[in-house]
Amino acid sequence: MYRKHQFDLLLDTVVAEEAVEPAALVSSASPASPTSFDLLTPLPTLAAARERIAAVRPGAYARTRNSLDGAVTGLSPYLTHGMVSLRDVLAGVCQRYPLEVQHKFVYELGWRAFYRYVWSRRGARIFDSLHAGPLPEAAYARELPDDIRAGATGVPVIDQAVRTLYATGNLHNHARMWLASYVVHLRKVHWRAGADWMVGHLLDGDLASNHLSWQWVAGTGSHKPYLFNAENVAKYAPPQWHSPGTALDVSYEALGELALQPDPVPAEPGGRRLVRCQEPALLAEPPSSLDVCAPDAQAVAGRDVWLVHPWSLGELPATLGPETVVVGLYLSDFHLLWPWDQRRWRFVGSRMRELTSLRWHGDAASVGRALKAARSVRCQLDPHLAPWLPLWAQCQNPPALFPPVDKPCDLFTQWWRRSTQGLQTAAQLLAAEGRRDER
Ligand SMILES: Cc1cc2nc3c(=O)[nH]c(=O)nc-3n(C[C@H](O)[C@H](O)[C@H](O)COP(=O)(O)OP(=O)(O)OC[C@H]3O[C@@H](n4cnc5c(N)ncnc54)[C@H](O)[C@@H]3O)c2cc1C
Repeated sequence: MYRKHQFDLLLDTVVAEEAVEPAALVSSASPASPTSFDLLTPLPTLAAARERIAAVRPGAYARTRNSLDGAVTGLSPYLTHGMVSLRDVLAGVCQRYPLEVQHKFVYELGWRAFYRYVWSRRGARIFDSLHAGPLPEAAYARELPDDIRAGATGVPVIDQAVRTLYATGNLHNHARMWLASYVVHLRKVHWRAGADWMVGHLLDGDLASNHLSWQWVAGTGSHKPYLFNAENVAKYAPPQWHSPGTALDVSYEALGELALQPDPVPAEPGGRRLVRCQEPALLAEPPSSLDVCAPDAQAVAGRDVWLVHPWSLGELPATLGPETVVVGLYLSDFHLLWPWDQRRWRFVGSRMRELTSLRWHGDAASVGRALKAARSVRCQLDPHLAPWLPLWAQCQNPPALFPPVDKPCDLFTQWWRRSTQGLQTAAQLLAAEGRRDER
């Protein structure tokens, strides 16, 4: 059951029917200590990431992770930006807890690796439905309705989720599932419209985990659509989220029928009276405070270069020579397609500054021209920049946790069986030979 915790401070403020800037909500809700495990304002430092690893309690995680106040780790922004790897996380946890490989915590880490596996196999096809869902594609609208965007549907669980997303850049997994399910199955909006909207607002926005999770909820990447009702919300969320008397206050049988009928549920009459919240702007360019310049051949001419990008913000390799120039890169070709909100630019920018002496923002052509002047260029690979990085740099794969699975697995359960075959403990997984990159 739900226990009162820091989210309540935020949510008590959110339900007040006043136009409030989301950012103000965060600061008023955040505890003073910068080292507390505040899911609302993760600090962009390796120390903060390590503190979170040290705070993981796998037993409590397994028991409570579905609850909005459950013992989840808050590690996803650090994992997404390569500040720590799945291997670092599990190794850190295993120092204190000898886990079975089938432990819920290891299993959940597996979901991230699985989605990366699907991305590596399917490439850009993950942005289209992997297979048919409950209704033909044409039954779903391509635009997210205005009342959902404004957190003013009149369905408390949805409005709280949207407002929390805007105010914090974070959303508990269960809340992401509720929001996605409502958008797709009740309002009949195509999963792709929802996924594209949500990913820009998340601090941990990851194209594989996000878009494939939306497909999982939609039923285009899983056996069946994910549905939930008001009773489920009452079990796992604080009172402000409870949604009695709304379209969700029905049986699972009725929800199953709703998912199969093409008409969207009508907007809640109460929604029209709600004050709409402001969606944070998404920016395709780094804010000027991040101190970037255009790619510059002179700065790297004849030098060895290590490129740092937003998905490789971990420690620099110990093997870099003292003469190596460390260049930060924001690639406009990517960000024009996938803009971020201010909070994410600040999070990434702060760590990028710590690692680099020089930061470029430019398009692929200008980056390529400038890097031609370098003696050598190396970097860590990440699928978000996979179309570009190998054109300029010798790319290294980040450390993987799960062993490679070469056979096609459409379902997580198949992939999980194959990647943990013959293993009993998480320590054996960490020691497994023949690893390859799972990203
Ligand atoms: C609609 C939707 C969109 C999502 N978008 C993203 C996204 O953009 N980026 C992202 O990292 N995750 C995404 N997820 C997965 C999941 O919600 C987040 O990874 C999780 O909420 C992050 O919080 P945490 O670090 O406290 O997770 P914990 O529960 O503490 O889990 C630890 C780590 O395991 C991994 N993990 C756990 N559950 C999942 C899961 N269901 N799928 C994938 N990995 C998982 C994550 O790397 C997470 O950081 C999405 C899920 C849904 C339903």
